[in-house]
Amino acid sequence: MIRFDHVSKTYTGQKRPALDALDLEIAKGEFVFLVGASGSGKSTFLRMILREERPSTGRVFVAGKEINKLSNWKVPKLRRQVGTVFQDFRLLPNRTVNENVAFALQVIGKPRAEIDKLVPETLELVGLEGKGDRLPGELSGGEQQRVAVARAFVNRPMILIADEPTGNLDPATSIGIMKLLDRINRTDTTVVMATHDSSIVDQMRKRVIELDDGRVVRDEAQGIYGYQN
Ligand SMILES: Nc1ncnc2c1ncn2[C@@H]1O[C@H](COP(=O)(O)OP(=O)(O)OP(=O)(O)O)[C@@H](O)[C@H]1O
Repeated sequence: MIRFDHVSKTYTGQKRPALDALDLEIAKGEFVFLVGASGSGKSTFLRMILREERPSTGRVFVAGKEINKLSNWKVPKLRRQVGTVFQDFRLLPNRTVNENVAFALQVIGKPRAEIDKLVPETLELVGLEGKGDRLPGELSGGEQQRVAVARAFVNRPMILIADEPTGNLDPATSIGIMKLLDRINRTDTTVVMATHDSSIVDQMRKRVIELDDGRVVRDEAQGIYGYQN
């Protein structure tokens, strides 16, 4: 589903590469934790899957396509297939929960009838039934993150990328979000999550890829966090 073929990335003005000859393959339906020190390249890796960054050298494949060869007009279609969740939720503060989730479908031109069916269905999946009319500010942090997950998943993407999704949440709330991501993963959605949350990684026992200075230094099935902050 995702393949990095000797990918290096050096940002303009930087001496050291953010990714250094990275070779990595993630199969359809896998759940992968990306761990490593701050600055080890995790976010750069995730941004490359969305073609928000391009490799300096090497090739990135997503769903069988070499995405750096995609013409610009095809990039939105790629991004529709990759849902994203971030530490800071990134909801529209003046829109209700329903509107935040519906918006993801409106921008891709889904018909109203389909939106009216998918939004409540997805809110129920994330445990927010009955809260569709609230504004994000009227929800707890954990609930806001559930809205963000609903928005990322409402379109049933092939891949879900999560960059520190539990970074702003307490441990109990974090576990709820992880159960949700696990449930989404079981629908055969590939999940790639960058995190510093050692207890979550240790509890879930999924594949763990550790980056250090843009290189893979560990790749374990059912791994643990291992990296010492
Ligand atoms: N837009 C940018 N311009 C220049 N350098 C950048 C840019 N983005 C990241 N970098 C550099 O690339 C390296 C990798 O950064 P990246 O954000 O991918 O790391 P990370 O593992 O996600 O870190 P964190 O855990 O703090 O989020 C760092 O040295 C960083 O300073």
